Amino acid sequence: MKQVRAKKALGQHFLIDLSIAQRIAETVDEALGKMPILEIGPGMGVLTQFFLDKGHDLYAIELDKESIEYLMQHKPNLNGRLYSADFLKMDLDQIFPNGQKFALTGNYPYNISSQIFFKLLEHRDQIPLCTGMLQKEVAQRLASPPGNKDYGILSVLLQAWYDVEYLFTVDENVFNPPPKVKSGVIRLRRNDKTCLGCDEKDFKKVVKTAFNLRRKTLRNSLKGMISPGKEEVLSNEIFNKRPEQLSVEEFVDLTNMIITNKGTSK
Ligand SMILES: C[S@@+](CC[C@H](N)C(=O)[O-])C[C@H]1O[C@@H](n2cnc3c(N)ncnc32)[C@H](O)[C@@H]1O
Repeated sequence: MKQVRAKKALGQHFLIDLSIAQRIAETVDEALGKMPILEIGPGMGVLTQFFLDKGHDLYAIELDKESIEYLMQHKPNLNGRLYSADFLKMDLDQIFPNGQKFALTGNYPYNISSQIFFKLLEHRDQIPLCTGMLQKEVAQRLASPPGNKDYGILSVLLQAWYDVEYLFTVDENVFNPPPKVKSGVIRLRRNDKTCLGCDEKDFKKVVKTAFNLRRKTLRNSLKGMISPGKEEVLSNEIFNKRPEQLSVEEFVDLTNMIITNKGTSK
């Protein structure tokens, strides 16, 4: 069968450098134990082959029908474990029922990478390890510490539950067709947090509101969210800051301060 024709709308840039594919495949090895792996977007299976060669318990979800046909023909070991579906819409319980844990990986379709990471957050107690490649700037943003211009909504939300590492950069010329941007490989390990220390919905609302007005001080961006009767908290120094200056713990404190006025992250 001929090669799959790359479709821009599906973010298809196929890896052609086997040494890079091997390095990405190795990012999931550590501490995996017997945990199965779910690969998003196997395409023509260049990463997939490394996982299969290592004897990993591998599952894959691919949206492109042409890639599915290719994989069925060329990667028969995936039979029964290859899902022709949209990762964003797929009910992951169908593959991993009863909260079974798995690792997530892939050379992700860059056009939906933020949505993939929001879905990861929804399933965080089932996914202790997530690795993969995405647009370099996005990868840097997810791993960015506070105080950096890249630090944003997804950095805070992911770092609340995961330790995020930027591993290495990948050049455009190792793909066919080459993307217009460089790529970055990251690894996220679930931390041991079971409880955030504040209401999760309120936390997300505070983080999103603050970053949506990131040029303003927190006093200006968040004043509309202060619970009635709690307005005096606005004199706290933290409200002189801008959102990119706050650590996850400070966002937790801030949420407690303005919504419940507790001011501590227990
Ligand atoms: C950047 S390509 C990577 C392909 C292959 N893993 C490689 O490294 O050569 C992204 C892959 O994700 C697939 N894809 C795009 N959107 C998807 C979605 N919503 N769910 C599952 N797969 C998707 C594309 O069809 C494509 O095969």
